[in-house]
Amino acid sequence: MRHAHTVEQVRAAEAELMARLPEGTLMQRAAAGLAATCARLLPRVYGSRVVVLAGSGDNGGDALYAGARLARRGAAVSALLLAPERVHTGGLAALRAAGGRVTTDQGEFSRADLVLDGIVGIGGRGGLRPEAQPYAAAERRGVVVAVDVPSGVDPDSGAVPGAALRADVTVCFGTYKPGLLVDPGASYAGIVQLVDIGLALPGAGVTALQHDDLAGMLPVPTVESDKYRRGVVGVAAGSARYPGAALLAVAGALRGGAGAVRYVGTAAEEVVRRFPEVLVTEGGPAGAGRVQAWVVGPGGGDGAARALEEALASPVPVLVDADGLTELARLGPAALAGRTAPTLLTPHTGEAARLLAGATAQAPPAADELAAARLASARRLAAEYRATVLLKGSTTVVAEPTGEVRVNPTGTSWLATAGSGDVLAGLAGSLLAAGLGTLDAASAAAYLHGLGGREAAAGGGPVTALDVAARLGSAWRVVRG
Ligand SMILES: NC(=O)C1=CN([C@@H]2O[C@H](COP(=O)(O)OP(=O)(O)OC[C@H]3O[C@@H](n4cnc5c(N)ncnc54)[C@H](OP(=O)(O)O)[C@@H]3O)[C@@H](O)[C@H]2O)[C@@H](O)CC1
Ligand SMILES: Nc1ncnc2c1ncn2[C@@H]1O[C@H](COP(=O)(O)OP(=O)(O)O)[C@@H](O)[C@H]1O
Ligand SMILES: [K+]
Repeated sequence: MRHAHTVEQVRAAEAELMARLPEGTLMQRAAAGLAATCARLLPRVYGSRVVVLAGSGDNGGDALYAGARLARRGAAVSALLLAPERVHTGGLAALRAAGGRVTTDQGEFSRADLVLDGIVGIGGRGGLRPEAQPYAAAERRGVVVAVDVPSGVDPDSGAVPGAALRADVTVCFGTYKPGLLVDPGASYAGIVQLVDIGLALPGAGVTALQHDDLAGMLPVPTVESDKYRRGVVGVAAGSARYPGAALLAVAGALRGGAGAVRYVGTAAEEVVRRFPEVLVTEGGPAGAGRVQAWVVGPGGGDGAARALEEALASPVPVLVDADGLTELARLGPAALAGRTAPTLLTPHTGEAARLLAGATAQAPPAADELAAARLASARRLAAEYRATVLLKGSTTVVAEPTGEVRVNPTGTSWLATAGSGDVLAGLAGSLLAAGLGTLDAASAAAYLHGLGGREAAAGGGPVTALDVAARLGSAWRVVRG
């Protein structure tokens, strides 16, 4: 599990630790880790051209001290100072003492084998300032290593309010920052490496699962298992207009670990023809047999309102997607007030905007504003509806009403293909039926779906939603090692 902490949490832990250590210890720990990573990235340190972009704060100090360490190993290190009169004096003195120099030739940025971005770190606000902006657009031949955070990325939210410096590698200190895990910020961070500097941190509000976490979370049948004990997932999806959504949601549900899939709706005939292993009933959830979780809404069309009402009236977990969400937005959060079992909402940003409009008297933010502030949007929705919310898109995030968030580290933009959300809904619903809680089911489903998408798109080709579904079994095997 990767844990990410806010700037406020990092500052508090830093103050507590600094009070017990000689001055400068943390910066030296940070610089040592940073220089070690840079040395690994260079074919050889001796003779390499390294440029340090140094801003006015401690982020610049880290970069200058790391530059000094590389200079001592024979690199030709020069520093471009963004605010010469406020540069970190200790860092600059160390660089000079090691044989490094200050330059004003911005062309050195483009010619460097390695650039250290120490313009601004967790003290940064707003995008890059004018004096730093040319570097965001400049050509580069070497690798760019961001110090703690790519400059211009908001560390807490991942928002990129103006220009930002795109890194190949980010070396962060003490903990991950949410902005390194959430797009658009994550797309500027490249590969993220953590350097332990000894901070004692509180519980993280934002986490990201890794393979090992999934391996411990996914339901695996035992000798005592039978199909009912493994869980039955009910899928109320598809309509005369959108029969395909039923097939895609069922395709996902069949790969989610439940022992059986029960389909209800107008596409029963198509479903059973394609997937003979599925139990089918026409009608709605109320008339179907027992299930341990419902998926309601994909391609539901006019039937979505009734399916939603009947599913919400049941005492089992319910996942609401697509047309079910449109209907829920019309009803507002009151529709979930009487529920005794958890509810999981899986909107894309357009549906999230509709849900917010249904929850508050204020005008909702536009879908692109929601996407730019994904963490805050998902948390707000979860709080308004008192439900777990999986907000889809580039960096899918799962938020609980408590504010706890899981960020999904897998996925590919090739997943932006019609119907892939239906597969995700079926998969997550199946994990719910198998007994996972809403947070685990949603984040595990997003993880597997993202891996399946990547595998289907391997080599960089287009994928269909059914291709993604077909790769889910292999995604299970990958995470279970
Ligand atoms: N936490 C830890 O445990 C440890 C932290 N460490 C390191 O310290 C870093 C934090 O250092 P920090 O607090 O000095 O802030 P930092 O990021 O250098 O920026 C503040 C300066 O930038 C300026 N500025 C602001 N916005 C800007 C912008 N958009 N564009 C340009 N400039 C901008 C602002 O100036 P002003 O707004 O006054 O003009 C101010 O002078 C942290 O990221 C890590 O690298 C490690 O050494 C080890 C332990
Ligand atoms: N730019 C992107 N990068 C990564 N994943 C994306 C991107 N855009 C969409 N996705 C993923 O693709 C899927 C699309 O789901 P959705 O919008 O519900 O489509 P549909 O309704 O056609 O099934 C979601 O899993 C979403 O997270
Ligand atoms: K930086």
